[in-house]
Amino acid sequence: MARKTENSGPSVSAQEALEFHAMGRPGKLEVVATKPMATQRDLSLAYSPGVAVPVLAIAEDPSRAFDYTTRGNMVAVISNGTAILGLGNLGALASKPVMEGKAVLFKRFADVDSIDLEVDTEDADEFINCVRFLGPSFGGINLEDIKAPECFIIEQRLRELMDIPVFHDDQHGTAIISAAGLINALEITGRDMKTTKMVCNGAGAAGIACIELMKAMGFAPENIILCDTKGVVFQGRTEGMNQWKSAHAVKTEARSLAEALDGADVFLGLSAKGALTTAMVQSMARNPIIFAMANPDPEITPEEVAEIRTDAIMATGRSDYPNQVNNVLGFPYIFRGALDVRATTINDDMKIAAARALAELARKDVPDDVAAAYQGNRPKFGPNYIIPVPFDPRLISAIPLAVAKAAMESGVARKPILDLDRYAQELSARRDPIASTLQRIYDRVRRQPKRIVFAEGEEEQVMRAAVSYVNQRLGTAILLGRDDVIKENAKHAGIDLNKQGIEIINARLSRRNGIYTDYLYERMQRKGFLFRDCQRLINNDRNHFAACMVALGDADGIVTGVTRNYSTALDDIRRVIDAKPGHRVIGVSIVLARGKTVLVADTAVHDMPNAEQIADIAEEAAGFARRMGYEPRLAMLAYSTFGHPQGERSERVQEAVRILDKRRVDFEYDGEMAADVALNARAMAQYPFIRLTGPANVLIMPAFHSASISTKMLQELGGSTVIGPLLVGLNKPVQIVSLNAKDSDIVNMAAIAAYTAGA
Ligand SMILES: NC(=O)C1=CN([C@@H]2O[C@H](COP(=O)(O)OP(=O)(O)OC[C@H]3O[C@@H](n4cnc5c(N)ncnc54)[C@H](OP(=O)(O)O)[C@@H]3O)[C@@H](O)[C@H]2O)C=CC1
Ligand SMILES: CC(=O)C(=O)O
Ligand SMILES: [Mg+2]
Repeated sequence: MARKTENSGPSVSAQEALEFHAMGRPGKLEVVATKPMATQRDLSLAYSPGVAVPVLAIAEDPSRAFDYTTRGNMVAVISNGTAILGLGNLGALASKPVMEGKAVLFKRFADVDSIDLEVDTEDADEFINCVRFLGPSFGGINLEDIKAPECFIIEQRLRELMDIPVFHDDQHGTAIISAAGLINALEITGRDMKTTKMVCNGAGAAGIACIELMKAMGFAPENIILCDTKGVVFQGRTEGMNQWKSAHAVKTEARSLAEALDGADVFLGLSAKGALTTAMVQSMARNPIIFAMANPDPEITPEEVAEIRTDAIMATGRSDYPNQVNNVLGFPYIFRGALDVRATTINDDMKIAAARALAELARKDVPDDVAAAYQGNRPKFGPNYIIPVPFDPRLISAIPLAVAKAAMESGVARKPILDLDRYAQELSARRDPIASTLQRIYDRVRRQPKRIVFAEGEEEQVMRAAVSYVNQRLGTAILLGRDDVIKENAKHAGIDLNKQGIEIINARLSRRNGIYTDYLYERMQRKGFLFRDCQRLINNDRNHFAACMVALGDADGIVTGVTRNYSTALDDIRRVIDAKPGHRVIGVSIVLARGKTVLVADTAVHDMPNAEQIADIAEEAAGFARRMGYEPRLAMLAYSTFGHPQGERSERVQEAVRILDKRRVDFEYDGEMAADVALNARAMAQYPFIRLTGPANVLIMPAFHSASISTKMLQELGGSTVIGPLLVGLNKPVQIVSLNAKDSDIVNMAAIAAYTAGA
């Protein structure tokens, strides 16, 4: 039975949530130019006089706006804040964090550009008048968190007035996802849609839209009973009615939710916390289907249901139980498909296609790379897995494809897609692989939590990282430092360290101090170290102490580097921990740039590697890429490409390629080549003999300086995110962050250390 498990999603504190939103640039969005704006010529093209040319072209043929502006990939998330999540009417401004959140989810999950617009009026006509004129700016309008019944009027009217998709997420997103879950729950319990008896509690935006879609899919109208705060919506009822409720009023003797549920097959909860009682659940039919979707607290908890019945299929709107029915599974992908065919609307056919595609996905066997996206074990279609999770990487190719096809077949696609196989491939390429990679890392660590030593435990950002590590249920965080200093610093910074899972260890007072000193002395006595030197290092140097903890099994991994430069920290660690037998220690940086992810090596250890060492670095980096879930395609980089121009530095790389040839390694590699040839398919096409099957995803640098300079420039100038360098090849998991790293960087590195600590 579905229970909240230790695999449940991360819980966050109020303080963390505020800090997350405040850190760096406040909020969650920024605008990035897609064209260079550097020279006079750029300005002349982007702005006056050049800009006049596309203006005239669009004036002559409006469809050219899709060629020359952002319109075709831009969705507005628009709210007036009258029904923010389950928090109620808190106004337009207060809704902004949610709307920014939806906008970034569009980008994250489906590469749809999106901006939030908060419209400060509760008057439906004013709202409509504001939005109706925004059509030229956007490819679609996602209405969000607008209360019923105004939301029905607003959406209906805007759909009539605008020639782009207008979609109220809380209505249709919710309906599509719950329909998908329901299709599967019916299948598992052997029910037929036409005869299934359903009760929907909640007759607002979500409830009404859900039952409308269910009826469009084949549920018999007379088998669906709608309830609200006044009980059953029956024919003839006058109290608390409106035309949308009346449309679903049925002839029935039942007057209360309890009466309606007697013998019912399905409960759809889109109402409020606690609306469903165990007595009502008890009265339902065999194998009842219970979707308690109120947020943040469901109508009944899975634990409460489990107390009284073992035959129920249970879903909630939350991420911390199995079967999460949440509209994030829908809106990014539905708009992706609609935009890609320039649909004029999102119609019922498209919604049903999305629901069916989602339902089908949950029935398919989960391949290895997908299994990693799931918390807990590989999910198998059944009562606890009726719907995919938001991080399922298959969603991006399955759902938009189904939506685009349905749009074409129902005649609302202005730009049909001719080659659907190719479209499916393009969709997969839109997914942000590193976000999935980090998610996979976090998910696995949550299943196998680890003890990580945070060596610089007195630093504020390290303490924050430790708290976050524990809060995210990644394991135990050990802060090294003086107890009183840590507590004082934490108090000063307002950090609560009184949590299960946070330990403070003072090296000098530790009972293991003598054992670690002996261990270090054993290793260093023939390298010019006296016993007292080792004693001093263990007492005073947290890297040495932390490394001994890990070397002797008292912790699983280390994260350090906030207060000391990289090479010093690495030297400290290397006195205690060796390379894995047969491996070479290298640094790999993960660079995320505009939807592409590339690994770069060696960004930390070898200053000027010889050919043999470059070949070793390539092997080490390829192995790491595989462990991270990528099939490696290595480019051995130089300033030259296949012999031109000639030079000593390039010869070393050519030699490294020959060494890899001799070693008969089992991954794709080629070189020497320049970075543009490695990354740009068109530049690569000039070398038809090249052995890479596509642009490289692992770049092997000829030397440390080029590796370091290029990754840092990418980070500072190119707007790329660079994670690392990650230390690869050590016998124990150690990660060194950069000086003054932020708490979020430290947590990522701690998670990576925990991940590489293995099963
Ligand atoms: N899981 C998901 O993805 C989503 C979940 N939801 C959840 O659905 C719920 C409703 O949202 P939404 O439709 O936008 O809100 P609305 O304000 O539009 O509608 C709320 C409806 O719920 C009814 N209601 C409230 N409390 C009770 C109760 N105790 N018993 C019976 N009926 C009740 C109201 O009745 P009356 O008409 O009599 O006032 C109204 O019909 C919220 O909890 C929300 O979190 C919403 C969208 C997505
Ligand atoms: C999920 C969502 O959109 C809501 O709760 O309003
Ligand atoms: Mg919403």
